[in-house]
Amino acid sequence: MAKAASSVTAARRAAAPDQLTAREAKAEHAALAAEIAEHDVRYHQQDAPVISDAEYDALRRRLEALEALHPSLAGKEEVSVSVGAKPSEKFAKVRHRVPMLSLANVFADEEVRDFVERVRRFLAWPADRTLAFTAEPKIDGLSCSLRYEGGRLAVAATRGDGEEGEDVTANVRTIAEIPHVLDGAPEVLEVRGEVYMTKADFAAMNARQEAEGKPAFANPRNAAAGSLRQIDPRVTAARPLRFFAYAWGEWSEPLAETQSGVVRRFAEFGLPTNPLTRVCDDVEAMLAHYRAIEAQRASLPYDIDGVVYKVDDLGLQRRLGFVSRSPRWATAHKFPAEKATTRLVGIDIQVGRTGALTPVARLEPVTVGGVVVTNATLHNEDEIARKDIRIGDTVQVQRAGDVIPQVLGHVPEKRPADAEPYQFPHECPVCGSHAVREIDPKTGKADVVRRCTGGLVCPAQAVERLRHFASRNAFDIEGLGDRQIEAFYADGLIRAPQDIFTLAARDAAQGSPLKRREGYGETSVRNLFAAIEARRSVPLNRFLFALGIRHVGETTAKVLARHFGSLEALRAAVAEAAPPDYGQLTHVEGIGAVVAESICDFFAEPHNTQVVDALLEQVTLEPMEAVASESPVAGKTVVFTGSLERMTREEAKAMAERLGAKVAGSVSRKTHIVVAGPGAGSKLDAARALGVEVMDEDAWLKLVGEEA
Ligand SMILES: NC(=O)c1ccc[n+]([C@@H]2O[C@H](COP(=O)([O-])OP(=O)(O)OC[C@H]3O[C@@H](n4cnc5c(N)ncnc54)[C@H](O)[C@@H]3O)[C@@H](O)[C@H]2O)c1
Ligand SMILES: [Zn+2]
Repeated sequence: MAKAASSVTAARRAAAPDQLTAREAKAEHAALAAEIAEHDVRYHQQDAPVISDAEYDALRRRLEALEALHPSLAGKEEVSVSVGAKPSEKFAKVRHRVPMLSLANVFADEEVRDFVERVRRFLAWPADRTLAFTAEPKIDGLSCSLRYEGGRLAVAATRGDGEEGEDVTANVRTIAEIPHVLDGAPEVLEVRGEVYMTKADFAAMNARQEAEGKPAFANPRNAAAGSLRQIDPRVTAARPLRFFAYAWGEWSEPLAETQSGVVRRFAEFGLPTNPLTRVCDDVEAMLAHYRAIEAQRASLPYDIDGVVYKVDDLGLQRRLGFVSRSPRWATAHKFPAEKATTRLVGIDIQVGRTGALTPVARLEPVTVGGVVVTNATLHNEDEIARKDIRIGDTVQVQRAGDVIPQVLGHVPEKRPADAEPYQFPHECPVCGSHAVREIDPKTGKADVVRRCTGGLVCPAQAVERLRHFASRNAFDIEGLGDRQIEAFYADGLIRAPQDIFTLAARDAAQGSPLKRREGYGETSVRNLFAAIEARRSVPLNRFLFALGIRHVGETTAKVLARHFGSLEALRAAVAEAAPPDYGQLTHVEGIGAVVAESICDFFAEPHNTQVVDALLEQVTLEPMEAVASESPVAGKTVVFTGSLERMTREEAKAMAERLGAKVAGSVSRKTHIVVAGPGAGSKLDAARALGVEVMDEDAWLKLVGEEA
């Protein structure tokens, strides 16, 4: 098992920024800047981030905190002032005449109040005067600038590093939602907004990618970015991209005097604009709208990662201006992250009441969507293998609504050198019994679930199994219901089925404490003991059913009891059974490879055979229960001879047995019926000589009521 790798990064960031010496701060600042630059390239250029946005934002905040404490560091590294990443060499470059900026971001309501306060202070805005802000969803796509000249789409560019972007004009022309002509637009108009993909289109596209054996995209944002940034516009054309207009660059004349007014003009031009945009008169209205949008987030057809607030008045926006990479008049109020990365410190195997082994990830605590997560599901054995998740890995965790957090995958770059592939246990961690995966004989595929075979002794399954054991169609012990079993199990009085039969003796040996138990009395205890005594003798079929062998229900238990007649005979058949045909076991009518395999698994587990043997010391097995008396052949001995045409010999035998008849190989005085087909020879003669009733196959089927 892989050892826990110490997290250098976490240790380094453990110290508060103000605890660092100037030298330490400088070193960390440089290291942070390099790390951020790397993530910028992965995210913006390669559309393949390796950490969550929340983690990225944390790195940025740390960098900003260091710069605030040590002003000499500000502007030292490119990342503190630049936006995004340099345009890729694959594309022609477009220089933005008005830079495309980023947005400052905040998470807490308090920070939103601070932002509004800062803006008001900057403008020396009177306390009693309304200052309007727009509030709108922050679309999780990539920003794009559309330059219209003379009302025609001339150039489209990505943001790039904010100064220079990539020329994606041909690609943008394939986006149906983007008009090629704007009627009545000024001579020059740069419309800016977000290119995105809906969740549904993303899912459908990923399904197609997978069907074609191509890599899937991690999320709609990456899919949109990857689709827009294609060398071949025909590829872009095949991708379902959309657009929301919310900002602008250069324009030859202003469209309006307010943010909201410009967006209205965009809509009039036929540009898609977001319907959730509101003008808010104070911070309470902004926060209320934030919450309203957050509440709709899951049901919106596209991904959003927050709400953007902007000063509505364009004259005030101009006065406020910019700080390095973002406008002073706007901020993004981000939703708590729903995905995060953390370290997988271990994998716990939980055993369910039916014996299913479920892997659970134990995580270094991480906040996901505002909730601290320490456990997440890993689904099953195959999923762990498919994602190659190893203990010690840094993993991506996702929490969606109320569902259990799940591990999405690992970060290859962060794998400790000594991490080894995870070996899913083949033994039950609770009881040590074998845990197996059933093979579906039709498909040859293993069941996704591995199950503990120690049903009778496995504490994880015990209560469920004991209930089954005592239930009506099994041992049928009156007075030993679900509640009693749970209580006796909890007190250690009944842990395994055989304990039921020693309960009275143990109670007596200890001076009969049971009748003084809460809810019990002399009479109920006496009745319980009597009910248990009455079951010291039990029909084989009930016994087999009570064992709770997987796939062995009441009917199968009867079939087995009838066919084998005794537990010894069944165990002998099991001892000789081997895949793929499981010998004699599958010769029994109604028993296929799946049932045969689980019977074999059951008896192969020593824990189970111990229980069976212990039980046999307590109870006596009776033959199969009497069959339905209405069967006309019940108790009769039948001989089949000649060739049968409507069924195989095996089938005929099983059918007769199922109806309570005994099938013999030769005719004697004890024979009641001889069923003779064509070619019947000496047996038919013998039957005639002895005066035994003889009938053909059709008559037999009619007699047993199987006639079609
Ligand atoms: N995971 C990573 O490795 C990684 C790396 C780099 C950046 N990022 C993420 O990318 C983002 C930072 O990049 P950023 O500088 O583009 O900042 P940003 O995405 O936080 O904010 C600016 C962007 O928001 C977009 N936007 C969407 N809706 C908008 C609206 N209604 N009004 C205005 N703008 C809107 C615009 O494209 C704009 O460029 C963060 O979310 C960060 O976590 C992640
Ligand atoms: Zn077990």
